Amino acid sequence: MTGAMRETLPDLAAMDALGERIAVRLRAGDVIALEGGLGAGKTTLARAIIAALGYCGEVPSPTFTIIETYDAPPLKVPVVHADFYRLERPDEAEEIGLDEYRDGAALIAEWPDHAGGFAHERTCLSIRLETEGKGRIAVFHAGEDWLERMP
Ligand SMILES: Nc1ncnc2c1ncn2[C@@H]1O[C@H](COP(=O)(O)OP(=O)(O)OP(=O)(O)O)[C@@H](O)[C@H]1O
Repeated sequence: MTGAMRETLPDLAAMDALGERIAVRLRAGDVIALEGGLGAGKTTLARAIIAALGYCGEVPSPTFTIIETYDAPPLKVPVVHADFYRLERPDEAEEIGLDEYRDGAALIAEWPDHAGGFAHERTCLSIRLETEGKGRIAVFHAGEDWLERMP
C-alpha cells in the first residue's frame, strides 16, 4: 500500500487479507474512502475491515441508513461505516451529523464523492475497486499520514 499502487484481489479471502492490513494501521480520525461502481466490492471490504477490528456480528450495508456505527470495544478503533450513494448534495453529509458521528472514530466511506470527497485529508486512504474477471483490482492513493505509517 503505497502512493498509487495496484493490487489484484482474486477472491473474498484476498478482501479479508486486505481488510486485516488496513485494520492494523487504522486510527481514530482516519478516512478509508472506498470508490468503485455498483457491485465493485466496497461493502465487502468495509466488512472485512470491521471484522478485523474485532467485530463478530453482522455488518449491514448502510445503503438505506447511510450511517452505521461500531463502538470500541469490541472494536480496536470506533468506526463509522457510511454509504453516501443516496445523498443528493454533499451538504447533506453535514446535515445528517457526519462530523458528530466521526468525532473520535475512523470513517469508512462508500461513494465518498457524493459527500464532497475526503482526498484532501492527510489521513485518507482512498481505494478504487474495479472488476477484473471474477475478482477485483484495487488502486490505492494514500495521504501523507498513511504513507508515514507504512512499514
Ligand atoms: N475480490 C472479490 N472477488 C470476487 N468477488 C467479490 C470480491 N469482492 C467482492 N465480491 C463480490 O461482489 C459482490 C458485490 O460486492 P459488494 O456488495 O461489496 O459491492 P459494493 O461495491 O458494495 O456494491 P454497491 O455499491 O452496489 O452496494 C458480492 O457478491 C461480493 O461477494
